[in-house]
Amino acid sequence: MINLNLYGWNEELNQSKQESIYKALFHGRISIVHRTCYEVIAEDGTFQCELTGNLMFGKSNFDLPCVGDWVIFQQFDHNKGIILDLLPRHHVLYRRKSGSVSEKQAIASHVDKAFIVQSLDDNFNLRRMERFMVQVVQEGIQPVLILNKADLDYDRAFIEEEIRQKAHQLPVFFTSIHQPETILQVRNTIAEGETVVFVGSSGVGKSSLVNSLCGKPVLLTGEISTSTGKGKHTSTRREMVIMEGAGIIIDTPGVREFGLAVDDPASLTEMLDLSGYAELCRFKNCTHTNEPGCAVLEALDTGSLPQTVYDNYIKLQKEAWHFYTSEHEKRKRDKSFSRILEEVKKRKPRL
Ligand SMILES: Nc1nc2c(ncn2[C@@H]2O[C@H](COP(=O)(O)OP(=O)(O)OP(=O)(O)O)[C@@H](O)[C@H]2O)c(=O)[nH]1
Ligand SMILES: [Zn+2]
Repeated sequence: MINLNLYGWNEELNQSKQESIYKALFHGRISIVHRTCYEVIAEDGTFQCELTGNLMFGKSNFDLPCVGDWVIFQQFDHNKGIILDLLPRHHVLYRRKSGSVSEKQAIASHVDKAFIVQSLDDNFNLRRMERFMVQVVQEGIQPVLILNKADLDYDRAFIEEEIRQKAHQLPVFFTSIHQPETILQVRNTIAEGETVVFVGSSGVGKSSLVNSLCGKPVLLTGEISTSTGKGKHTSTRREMVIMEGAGIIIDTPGVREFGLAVDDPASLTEMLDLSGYAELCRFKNCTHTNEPGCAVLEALDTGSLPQTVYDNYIKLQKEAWHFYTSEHEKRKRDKSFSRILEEVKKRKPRL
C-alpha cells in the first residue's frame, strides 16, 4: 500500500475528487508520460494507463495530462487502467512548444518550487535564469536558483556580485554532487509532500542532482563525452521520483531554448527589476521603448540600469506579447469554429 500523502495528496485534492462523477474509482498521480501511455502511482501500486476518448479529443495539447497531474482511473487487469478524469490543476509549469509562437505545453503540474539549475562553468547566465523565473512566478511557483558544479574552478567573487541583485527575489544555493553537505542543504528546504521541479539547460546536472538528493541512482545521467567534455543529452522523458522523508521531484529534459508562455506580459517589469523605474514613467502604460518622460530609458542613459538587463527585458517582452496576442487570436478562432459546429449540430437532417 502506497501512502499518497507522501506524493502530495491532500484535503483540497480530495475535495475536488468528490466533485467528480468518477469519485468512486481510484486516484493517482502521473509519474511518467510516454506518448499516449501514462504511468500512474496509486495506493495499490503503479499502473500503466491510457486516456479515455473524452479527455483526448477536442482538447488543446496543453490540456492533456502531464507529469504531476492527479487523475481518476478505472483499473483493469492487475496493473492497467483507463484515465477517466483529470483533477483541476494548479501551479502548472508551461513552456512554449519549440518552433511555435502560441502553442503552450504543460510540463509539470501541482508544483510548489522550481529549481532553476545552472552550472558554474560557461552555462551561468542570469538572463537565461530570468526567462525561467518569469515563467514559474507566473504560475505561483516559487523559484530557487541552484548553481551546480561548485567543485569546478570558477570566479566566486564575480558570480556573487552578479547574483547580488537577484538574491532578494529568490534563494540561491551553490551545489556539487561531489560535496554531500551542499546537497543536504538543498534537501532540507524540501518538505514532505512538496513538489519540486528541476529546469535548466542540458548537461547542467539536473538528473545528477536528483540522484544525489535521493541518495541513490533513480535517473539516468549523461556520461561525459570525451570530445567536448560536456554531458550528453540523456533525458528523453520526464520523471517524478520521491525522496524518502522529503518531497517529490520532477526532472525535466534540458531544452536548448525555453520559450515563454505567459498570459500577463505586463508583469515582466516587476520580475526583471525594472518596476522601480517603471513606476516613475510619465505615462502609466509606458512601453519603455520611446516615450518622453520614460524613467526606464533615463536610467539606461545614466547607466544605473545595465544595457543587458534592459535588452533582455525587451526580448522577453516581445516574446510574451507575441505569445499572448496569437493565443488570443487562436482562442477567438476556436470559438467561432465551435459556434459553426453548434450551428451544424442544430440543423435538422433533411430527409
Ligand atoms: N564536476 C561536476 N560534474 C557534475 C556535477 N553534477 C553533474 N555533473 C556532470 O555533468 C554531466 C551532466 O549531468 P546530467 O545530470 O546528465 O545533466 P542534466 O542536466 O540532467 O542533462 P539533461 O538530462 O541533458 O537535461 C554528467 O557527466 C555529470 O556527471 C557536479 O556537481 N560537478
Ligand atoms: Zn517607461
